[in-house]
Amino acid sequence: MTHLSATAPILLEARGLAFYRQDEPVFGPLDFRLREGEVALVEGDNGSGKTTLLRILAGLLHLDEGALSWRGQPWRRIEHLGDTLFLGHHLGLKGDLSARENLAVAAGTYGTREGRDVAGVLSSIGLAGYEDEPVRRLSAGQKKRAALARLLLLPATLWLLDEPYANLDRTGIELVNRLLAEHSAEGGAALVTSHGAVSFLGGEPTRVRMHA
Ligand SMILES: Nc1ncnc2c1ncn2[C@@H]1O[C@H](COP(=O)(O)OP(=O)(O)OP(=O)(O)O)[C@@H](O)[C@H]1O
Repeated sequence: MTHLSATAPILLEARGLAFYRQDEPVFGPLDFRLREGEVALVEGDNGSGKTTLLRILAGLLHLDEGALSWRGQPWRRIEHLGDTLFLGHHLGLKGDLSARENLAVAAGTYGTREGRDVAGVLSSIGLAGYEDEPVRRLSAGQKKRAALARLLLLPATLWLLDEPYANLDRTGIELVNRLLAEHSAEGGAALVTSHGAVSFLGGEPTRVRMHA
């Protein structure tokens, strides 16, 4: 990442992370560091545990083994609810609510970035004219954009993006890349999975490999 410095402060550090299902290892032990401004690609075969890792970091699954620290302090999920933003295969949108209403609920829970508001974010994400449509009536790509709008609106530092390019057209892909670049420039960080070609950094991304 162009804005990343090797001396940028470490945001998240994982040591010896491991996860099991019915006593069978899913992944681990896994070690990585993520610095302010760093965007990392999480790599691994189908079923290697990429989504599981992001869900653990989002606080949706319990970590079986290992330690996580946030800015050098032990990570306690409850203290970091607003620091991370997870965008998964399920977009976390209520279908009967509009994009505007969905975003307003999220903003009510987590607050907003300075200078950002729901209307402005929806416009810049390409949903002008669709703000008040129930989300279930939006196309797959429009739904994805409605979910991505949370990245613009909410103040989270660490983005956990599971297949953020899926269902997006070329301009949507460029949009994700722009969001990542802006987030990085502001000192934010991201862990990203992608089955497609990734071109988000214009250079070699940091890689977190599920298997050594
Ligand atoms: N809800 C679940 N219940 C039981 N096993 C699960 C569940 N979700 C995932 N798994 C298993 O956990 C393992 C890791 O799954 P995960 O979705 O994290 O992999 P992934 O690397 O993201 O895969 P993909 O590249 O296919 O998206 C797989 O073996 C999968 O079958």
